[in-house]
Amino acid sequence: MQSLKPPEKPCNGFNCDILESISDGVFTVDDKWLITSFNRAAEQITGISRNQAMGRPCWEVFHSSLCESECALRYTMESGKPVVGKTCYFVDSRGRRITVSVSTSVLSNDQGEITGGVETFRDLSALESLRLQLKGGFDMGELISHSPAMQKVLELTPAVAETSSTVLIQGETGTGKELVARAIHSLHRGREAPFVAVNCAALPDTLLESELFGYKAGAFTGAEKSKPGRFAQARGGTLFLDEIGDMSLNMQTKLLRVLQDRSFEPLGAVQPEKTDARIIAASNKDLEQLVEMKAFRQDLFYRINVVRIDLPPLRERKEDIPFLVDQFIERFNRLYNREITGVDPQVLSLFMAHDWPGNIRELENVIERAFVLCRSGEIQRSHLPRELIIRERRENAPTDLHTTKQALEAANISRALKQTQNSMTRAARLLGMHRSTLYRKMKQLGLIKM
Ligand SMILES: Nc1ncnc2c1ncn2[C@@H]1O[C@H](COP(=O)(O)OP(=O)(O)OP(=O)(O)O)[C@@H](O)[C@H]1O
Repeated sequence: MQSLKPPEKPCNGFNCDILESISDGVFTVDDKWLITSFNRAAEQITGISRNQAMGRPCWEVFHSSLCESECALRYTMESGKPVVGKTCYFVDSRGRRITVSVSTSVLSNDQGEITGGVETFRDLSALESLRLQLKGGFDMGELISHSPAMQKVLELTPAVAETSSTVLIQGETGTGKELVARAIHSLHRGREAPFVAVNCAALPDTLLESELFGYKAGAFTGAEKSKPGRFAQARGGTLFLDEIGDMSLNMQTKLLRVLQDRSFEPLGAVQPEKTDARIIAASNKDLEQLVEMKAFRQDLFYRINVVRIDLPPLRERKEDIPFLVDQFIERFNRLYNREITGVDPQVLSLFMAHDWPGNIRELENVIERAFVLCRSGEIQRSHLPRELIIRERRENAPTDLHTTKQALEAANISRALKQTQNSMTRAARLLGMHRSTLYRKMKQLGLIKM
């Protein structure tokens, strides 16, 4: 069987230690565009492991804005001229858009023949986020919302990020708890340190304990080498404890001790180890109710409920649906290299009538599935899962006409603003209304804060 262990070095034949130590992403391709080396920074920036990247054509790995039209590396390999500091973006392993500055040059053999190319890329996201903060806004990554309830969350997040307080995020499944946790981490001064997520519901007690605290060699049969736990991995950064409401009372007691002492003991260790990781806990169950039912320790609840963020379910912020739909279509267009233009108005009204028990994740999945069936133009009803249409017929929600009309208006306005790079005057002209009418409508629809 083939070993899945990543290669120790990113390359052969030139100084790999240098390549590994620089903070810019670097990869090389051969004359057939196949990736022949991929350094550690490239792995970190793209979220793609060296193993996944090596031997694959670079455009498959990067999904870059330049790949199709004006690939910098192609230009360099064809002309022999380097490119320096060209800004573009690519899509990382989670489908997020990462802005980078790209430089390229050729690789040649002793005879001066071009044998491939090298591309270095610098992650500009932190810079972009700083620029946004200077402009008085804040970079919340993929997090978007126009509903008043979510606006409060979005406004609170940068303030929370400045502190190191423990945070509790509550909300139904798929409402974006992990996304908010990542946003807090990315705005925190410790953002260079890791964000480590653990799903407390996924593991039985003994495994969860060794996962969180790690173990020393010889701690139990089969523990040949020591393994650091998630607390150790998250040092200086953030430990995201997802589904904390599902943790057993026994594990809750152990976690409480760590939060009180800021130290933990790996299995088989003689000395406790210190931790300075910020804890963000999330739960889709109401922890206060669990406390009342004696299924969650009250003292632990007080420890983690220092700052509390409640994420509303999607059915309570349906005004966000058109924007989320636009965002997902944009993302999947980039990811799958397609040009889907939007959703049919009937589809949007169906979305507005649906209750979305799986929240934003469910909406995202529905759009991604539609991409399989819809090759171009707008997503139609026939591209939606049967269950959604059947449920709509069953519920036949007649009450939602008003909400649907509002959503359609909001979607049109958002599209016009996008087309005009947020110029209210030009968007109003495009929509055939006066600028002041557009402004009033945007206020009514909650697109502008009162
Ligand atoms: N406001 C938002 N804007 C855009 N995408 C979002 C938003 N909120 C959530 N998503 C997307 O929805 C999906 C689910 O989000 P996330 O995993 O953060 O939810 P969760 O509440 O942590 O879910 P679970 O409780 O099941 O772990 C993700 O793919 C995320 O990118």
